[in-house]
Amino acid sequence: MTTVQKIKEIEDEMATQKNKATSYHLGQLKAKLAKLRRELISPSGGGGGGGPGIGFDVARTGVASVGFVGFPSVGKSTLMSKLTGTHSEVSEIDFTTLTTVPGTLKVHGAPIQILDLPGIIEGANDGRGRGRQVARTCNLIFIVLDVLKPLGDKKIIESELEGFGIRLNKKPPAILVRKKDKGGIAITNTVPLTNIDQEEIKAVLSEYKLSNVDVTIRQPNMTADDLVDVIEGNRVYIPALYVLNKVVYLLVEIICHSRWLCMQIDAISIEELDLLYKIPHSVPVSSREWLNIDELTEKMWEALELVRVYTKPRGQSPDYSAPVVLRRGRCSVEDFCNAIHKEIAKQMKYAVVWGASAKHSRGQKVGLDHVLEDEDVVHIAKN
Ligand SMILES: Nc1nc2c(ncn2[C@@H]2O[C@H](COP(=O)(O)OP(=O)(O)OP(=O)(O)O)[C@@H](O)[C@H]2O)c(=O)[nH]1
Ligand SMILES: [K+]
Ligand SMILES: [Mg+2]
Repeated sequence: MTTVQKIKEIEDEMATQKNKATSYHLGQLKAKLAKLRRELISPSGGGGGGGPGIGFDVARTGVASVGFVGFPSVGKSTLMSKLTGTHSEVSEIDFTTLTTVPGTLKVHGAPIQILDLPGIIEGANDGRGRGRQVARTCNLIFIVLDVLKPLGDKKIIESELEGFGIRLNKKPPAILVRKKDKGGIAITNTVPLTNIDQEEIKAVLSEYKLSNVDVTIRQPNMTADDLVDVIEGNRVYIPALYVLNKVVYLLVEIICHSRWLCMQIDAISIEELDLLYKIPHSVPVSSREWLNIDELTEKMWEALELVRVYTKPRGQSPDYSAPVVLRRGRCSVEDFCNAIHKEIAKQMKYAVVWGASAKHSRGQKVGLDHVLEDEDVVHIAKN
C-alpha cells in the first residue's frame, strides 16, 4: 500500500470514528497521519528524495518570492506573464504549465520573484508534489481561484498545501516540547485547554515514543494538530492571498448577457458568490481585463512585510533609486550592513538614521541592534 493510500485509510477512519473514538485513539491517529505525510514531504530512500527536481526549482532572485498555485486554467500564467513581462504559455488546455516559470516584478523599487508553479493539485502528473516543494520555499503564496469554478477548489488546494506541511496565514504554535533523560511527562499550560485533553496529549506523545518530556502550552485553543506540528518540526508558515480571478468576466457577463449570467450564477450559485467575497485575504481581479491589479500588488507588498532602507553617503543625498530591502523581523542596522557587505558591520563606529524608526527628524545616532522601519535613511560612520 502506498503512503497516499495509507493516508487515505486513516483519514477515512477518522471521519467515521469522529464521535466514537476516545480522545486517546484520535490523538494516535493524528500522529500516525503526520508521520505518513512526512513521507510525502521528504520521501526517504531513493527515487525522489532531496530537492523538487529538474524544471521545478529555479535559481532564486529578488528579495522575496511569490508562488502561484491553483487548479489548471484558473489564469496563473496569464497573471504572471502580464505582471512580470516574462512569457508563460497561456491556453485553455489544462496543465499547460508543466515546469516552474520564474519572472520578476518590481514593487516599490524592490525586485520580487514570481513563480508560476505547476502541478500541485490532485491528478497532477507529478506524484511527488515537486510543485508543492517549491511552494514551501516561497515567502508568499497566491492561491489563484477561478470564480466560475466551485469553491470546493479552495478547500482542495488548502488541504494539498497543508498536507505538505505548509501552514497558511498562521503563526507557529506557542507550545514547547522539551525532551529530557528521565522524569516522565510533565504538562504545564499557562492557558486553559479547550480543544485538547491530557489523554490526547499523552496519545500523541506515545505515538512519537516521547516518554520523558516537558510540554509547556502557552497557546489558547491548542489542538492535537498544533502539538503534532511542533513535534514534527518541518512546518513552514507562509502568508497566502486568494486571487479571485475572472471575476470581472462574471460582471462583464452580467452587463452583456444577463440570460447567460443566470446560467453561470447557477454554476456557482448566489450563495457561493456571496461566500467568495467574504474570503479573508482575498483580492478579486481580472488578469485578462487587467483590472484591480494595483490592489493585488499592494496586498502583496503588505503580506511580504518588506522594509526598504536607503543608504546616505556622507555629505550626499540618499540614494532612493536602489533601496536595500530587508524583511520585518530581520531589519536591524546589522542586517542592513550585512545586506550590503559582510565586513561593514565590523567597520561601523555608529550609524545615523532618519525616518520612522528615528526618535527625532534631524537624525538619530544608533548602534547595530537598532531596528529599522520602511523607508528609513541610514548613514554608516566607519572606524
Ligand atoms: N475571462 C477570463 N479568462 C481568463 C482570465 N485569465 C485567464 N483567462 C483564460 O483562462 C485560460 C487559462 O489561462 P492560463 O493562464 O493558461 O491558466 P493557468 O492557470 O496558467 O493554466 P495551467 O498552466 O494549465 O495550470 C486561458 O484561455 C486564458 O485566456 C480572466 O481574467 N478572465
Ligand atoms: K491552461
Ligand atoms: Mg499556466
